[in-house]
Amino acid sequence: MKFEIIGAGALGLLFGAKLLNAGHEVTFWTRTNHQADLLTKQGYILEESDGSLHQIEASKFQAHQIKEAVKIGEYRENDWVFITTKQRHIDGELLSIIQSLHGERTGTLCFQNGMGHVEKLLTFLKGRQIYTAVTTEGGKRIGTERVIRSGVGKTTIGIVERRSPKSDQREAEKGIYGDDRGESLVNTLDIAGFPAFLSKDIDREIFRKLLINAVVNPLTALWRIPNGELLETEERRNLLRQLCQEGAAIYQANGISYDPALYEQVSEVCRSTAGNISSMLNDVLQGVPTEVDFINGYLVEMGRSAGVSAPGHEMVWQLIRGLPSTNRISI
Ligand SMILES: NC(=O)C1=CN([C@@H]2O[C@H](COP(=O)(O)OP(=O)(O)OC[C@H]3O[C@@H](n4cnc5c(N)ncnc54)[C@H](OP(=O)(O)O)[C@@H]3O)[C@@H](O)[C@H]2O)C=CC1
Ligand SMILES: CC(C)(CO)C(=O)C(=O)O
Repeated sequence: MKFEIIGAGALGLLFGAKLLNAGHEVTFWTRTNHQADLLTKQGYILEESDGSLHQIEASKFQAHQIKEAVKIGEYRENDWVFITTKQRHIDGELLSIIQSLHGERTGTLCFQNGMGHVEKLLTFLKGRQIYTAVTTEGGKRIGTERVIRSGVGKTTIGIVERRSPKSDQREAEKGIYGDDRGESLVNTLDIAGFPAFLSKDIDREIFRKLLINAVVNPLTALWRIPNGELLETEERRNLLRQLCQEGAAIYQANGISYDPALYEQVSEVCRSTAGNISSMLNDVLQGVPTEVDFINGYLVEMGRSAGVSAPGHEMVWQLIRGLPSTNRISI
C-alpha cells in the first residue's frame, strides 16, 4: 500500500517505520524543510518496546516539506493519508494542502487525541472517507533521528460520520466501500506489528478515550508525575473520582453512552501505563502548547450546552492554560 504521513513526529515516525519494514511505500510530509532534509539524508532509528534498535534507511522512503505537496503531491495514486500532527496544527492551510494529496480512492486516517479535528476534516474534505484511529500506542520522538515505542498498544479504527442532521451523505459513502477499506487497513496494520481492530461504533471509542485523557492528562501535567502515581494518595484518587463523575454527568446529559465503572476503567489505564509520561505532561515539560482545549475545554463546552457544570474540569482546563512555558523562578 501507499501511505502519505503528515507530521513526522512521534506517532508518524512510529507508524511509518513499521509500515516501511512491512514493505509498504511511505512518504513523510514535514512542517520544515530542515526535517525533510535530515530524514532524507540520514533516515532514522526506531527503538522498539523491547529495546531493539532498527535503522530506517533513508533510501526506503521519501520526505518532503508539506508546502511541496501542492506542487508534487497533486492527486497521487495513494491508499491512505495519515494525519499525525497535533490538533492545533490542523488549520485551514493544512486542510487545503491535505486535499491535494487525495486521489480518487484515498482514505484519511486521523490519530489526534481530543475533539474538534474530525468536524473540520468532514467540512473540508467533503465526499472523502474519513477514519479515526483511537490508539494506546506510545511514541516518543528524540530529536529528528530517533523514535521510541514506549509500549505496544491497541489501535481501533472506524469511519466517522458527521454529528449533525447532514449525516445522510456519509452513510451512503460508508455503504459503498467504507468497511472493506477499513478491514484491509486493519489487516495491514496488524501484519506491520500494530494490534488493530475495526469498530462499527468508533464514536464510543473516541468518547471513552476523551474521558480517560480528560482525567489522566491534566492531573499528571499539573503534578508532574507518571500516570501510575495518580493512584498513590487519597487526595489524588479523590480528584480522579470527581473528574470521572463530572464527565459521566456530561455524557449522560448529552445522550452519550459510557461505562458506569468509569473510575475503575481510568484506574486500570493508570496501572497499565504506570511508567508513562502523559502526552500533556510531555508538552508541558517541552514548553509547547498542550491539547487541553480539545480535551477538557471540549468537555466543559459540552457540559455548558447541556446545562451541566463541571467545576473540576473547568479548573484543570484553566490551570493548564495558565501554566508558564518555562520555570522562571529559582530559589
Ligand atoms: N505520541 C503518542 O504516543 C500518541 C499521540 N496521540 C495523538 O497523536 C497526535 C500526534 O502526537 P505526537 O506524534 O506525539 O506529536 P508530535 O508533536 O511528536 O508530532 C507532531 C508532528 O506534526 C508536525 N507538524 C506540525 N504542523 C505540521 C504541518 N503543517 N505539516 C506537517 N507536519 C506538521 C510537527 O512538526 P514540528 O516538530 O516541526 O513542529 C511534529 O513533527 C496528537 O494529537 C496526540 O494527541 C495519540 C495517541 C498516542
Ligand atoms: C492513555 C494516555 C493517558 C497514556 O499516557 C494517553 O493517551 C496520553 O498520554 O495522551
